[in-house]
Amino acid sequence: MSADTAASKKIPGTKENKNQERFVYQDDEVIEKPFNWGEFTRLFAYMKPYAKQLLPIIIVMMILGTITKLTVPYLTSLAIDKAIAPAEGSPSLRLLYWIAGGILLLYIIQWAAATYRIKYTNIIGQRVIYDLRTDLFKHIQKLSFSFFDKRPAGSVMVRITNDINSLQDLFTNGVVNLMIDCVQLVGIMIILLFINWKLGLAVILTVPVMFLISTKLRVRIRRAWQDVRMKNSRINSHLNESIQGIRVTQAYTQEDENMKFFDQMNATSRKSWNRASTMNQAFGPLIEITGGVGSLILFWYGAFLIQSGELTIGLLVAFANYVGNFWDPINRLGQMYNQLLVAMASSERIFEFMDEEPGIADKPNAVPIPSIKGDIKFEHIVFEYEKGRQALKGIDLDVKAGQSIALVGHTGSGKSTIINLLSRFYDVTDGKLTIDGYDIRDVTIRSLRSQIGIVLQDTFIFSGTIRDNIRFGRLDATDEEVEAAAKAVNAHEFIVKLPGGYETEVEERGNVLSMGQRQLLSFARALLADPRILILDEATASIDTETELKIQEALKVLLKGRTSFMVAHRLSTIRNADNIIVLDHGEIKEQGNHQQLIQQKGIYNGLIEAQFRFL
Ligand SMILES: Nc1ncnc2c1ncn2[C@@H]1O[C@H](COP(=O)(O)OP(=O)(O)OP(=O)(O)O)[C@@H](O)[C@H]1O
Repeated sequence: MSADTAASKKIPGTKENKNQERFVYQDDEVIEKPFNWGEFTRLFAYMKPYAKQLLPIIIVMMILGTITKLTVPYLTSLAIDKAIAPAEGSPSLRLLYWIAGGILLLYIIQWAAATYRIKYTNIIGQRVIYDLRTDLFKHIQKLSFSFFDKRPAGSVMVRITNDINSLQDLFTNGVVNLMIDCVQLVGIMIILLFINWKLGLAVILTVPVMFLISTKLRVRIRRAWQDVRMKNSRINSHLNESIQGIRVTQAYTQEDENMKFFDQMNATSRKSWNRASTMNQAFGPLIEITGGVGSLILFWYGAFLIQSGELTIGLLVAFANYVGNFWDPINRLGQMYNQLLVAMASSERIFEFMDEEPGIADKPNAVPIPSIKGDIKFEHIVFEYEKGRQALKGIDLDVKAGQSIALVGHTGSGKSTIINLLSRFYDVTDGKLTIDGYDIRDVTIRSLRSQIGIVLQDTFIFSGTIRDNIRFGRLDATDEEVEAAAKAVNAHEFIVKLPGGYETEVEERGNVLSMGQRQLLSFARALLADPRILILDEATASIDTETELKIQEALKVLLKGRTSFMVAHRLSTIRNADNIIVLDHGEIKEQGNHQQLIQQKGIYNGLIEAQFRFL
């Protein structure tokens, strides 16, 4: 059977289907939700700190702008009825000049008011966006590992970038335009009724029809935009994953498969956008048609009123002008409503993250742990990442200050889990973990983590200089201290050979550095922090003997005088450990030093023999 037929029939287990499964993303949001007033007020509360200071100026400018705008048609009617074609007497050019001058002045005032209004609304808008972005980022930084376990990095990024940006327009233009439009609408209605209440009423009666149309459409439009956002979020997640995994994709020549999947997502996003946009487009013309009907009523009934002597031509022109200014705000209010719906969809997603409680947080009565000595006790610790699946099944371990512990065992046996619990990236499901007698759940996270140094398998290098990356261990370290740390772990030698030495710029994830170099750099970072407890998830990468030796020497320096936990893969590292813990399916099966365990001829001996077999 050809691949095509297999794919089209969707036979489980085919290459095509396997790939599809690889890219299944969780739906990132709930589409159907009622308009949430609570969230709406919460969003607008962000304006509060600036509203008191800036809103009065904006409102004054807005009222000034509206008054001047609404006075122009009235002056025009005066020009027609009093200066150009007066009912009694002869036309007055002088009066016409005065009126024209007045209109010019009004336009200048209107322009000045608009300039200041826009300036101040921009200030409010930008500050609100700044605060929202800061709050969200601050909160996301606090969230625990379990939160990130469940979400693709792309979808987290989308909320900080796209969702916040989509609120930008609402705060910079939307809110104030909404106020202006409302004021203008009410103002025009009053003027229309004042000029001629019968004609005014006839025109105003079309307004409910317009709102009816907009309410009918609004639910569908809202859903359509939410759908667009969801599809975009999926694309971003996939994009993020694809870029991060580009090397693997290319190595396995999966570009075409990946492209096919991306294409599908892209097409769905395009369709979804088209649907939403078509609905949006339909909104404007519908309003215009209703507006047209309104104008018909105006001229038909207006002409009738002129004939019966109840209205002058000038006032009908003014009326037509006002009515022209009437549909605009209604139309904009419709658009504004859409903008609001999009913004609400974004704010729903933003607040969903902000309301996410950090799984790991300080207890209300948490105390800072005093300077750590390094005695660590695991008391019958059970841990589940997911309910019902025990990754650790009752670990008891007593570690004395200064001891070095090597964790060994098959893949998935629970080694990384132990070190994750020690740094309190997760809380134990059952049992107790104490450091110097303190249950780590009772102390502040900051005081705990600041005394624990962690070198993870994925030695993350941030974009910046080599010096910055080492200094990440302790931000107030001097240049000399940074270099001393690098020298102590044998990193200095390769750093000075780099084109810019310590000032060499490394990119995100440190792709310009080799695995061994990255590891030495992270050792220097950990040494600079001078932690009492050191956790090391050793990289399994095979490196040359020279680097291996360098790493061993670096480790000796690093471990000296500290309690250390190492997920160890290299025999040399394991052999020197004070206590080797052999894990199997989340349980400690053997422990002791290298000699003792070899003599036991158990799992450890098997692991070591297996390693030798490969040499
Ligand atoms: N974030 C996670 N969510 C759910 N389950 C997890 C998570 N991390 C690990 N596990 C599961 O917990 C068990 C122990 O994993 P752990 O990472 O501690 O193993 P390990 O001994 O460090 O393996 P390796 O040597 O491959 O790194 C495994 O069954 C694994 O599938």
